[in-house]
Amino acid sequence: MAAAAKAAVVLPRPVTFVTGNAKKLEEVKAIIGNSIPFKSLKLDLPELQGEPEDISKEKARLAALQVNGPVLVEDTCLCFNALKGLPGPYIKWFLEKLGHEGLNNLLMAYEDKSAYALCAFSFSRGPGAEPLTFLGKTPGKIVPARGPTDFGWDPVFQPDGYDQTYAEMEKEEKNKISHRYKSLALVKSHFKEAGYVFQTDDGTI
Ligand SMILES: O=c1nc[nH]c2c1ncn2[C@H]1C[C@H](O)[C@@H](COP(=O)(O)OP(=O)(O)OP(=O)(O)O)O1
Ligand SMILES: [Mg+2]
Repeated sequence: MAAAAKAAVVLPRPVTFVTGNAKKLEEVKAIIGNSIPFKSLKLDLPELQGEPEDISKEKARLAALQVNGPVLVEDTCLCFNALKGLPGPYIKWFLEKLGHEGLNNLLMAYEDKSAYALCAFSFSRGPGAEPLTFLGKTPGKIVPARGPTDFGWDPVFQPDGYDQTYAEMEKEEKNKISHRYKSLALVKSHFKEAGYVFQTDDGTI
């Protein structure tokens, strides 16, 4: 007997990806392609302190209130194993204050230069809905900066199995192995599984 078809979950608005970071948006567009139709909103949301998953969920709660509809957000961490996962979610401020060289210097006293990039996407169906979180992790090591400096800490992160830093890699190559790619793969399967249908702003599906 054929399994009963899963009912579609109709959401009254399109999904909006909320971020203040244009480079993230570029990658998300390239990775999602047309598998999930989405809009974007440039907004730098305030961020809670704490565990990556909780920071991401709280961002989704705030974003859903702002947008008054379904939202996707993500929080990205760069975690140094010698420092027990720090800077982690605070990488933005560490990078801003210390630069690429300073990030390397943080590990000067340690032999272990291993690190991992972690992306936590959260999806909320709308204001008041409990967000779902999807984690993607790519292991690597911290190296002296190499490659273009147009996206964050890309020049100092060399993923395991590669001779190039994220910054030196072709975009398509990074987008095949990145923390963001892995997290979005889980988002995509969740959307497929849940059978969400998003109404457009004019009410059509
Ligand atoms: O793939 C990446 N490769 C290199 N650097 C990256 C990447 N992804 C995020 N980054 C940087 C941006 C920010 O300095 C920090 C994450 O902080 P995070 O709060 O998630 O990003 P954000 O504040 O720039 O944008 P948003 O408005 O989405 O929170 O790491
Ligand atoms: Mg942020």
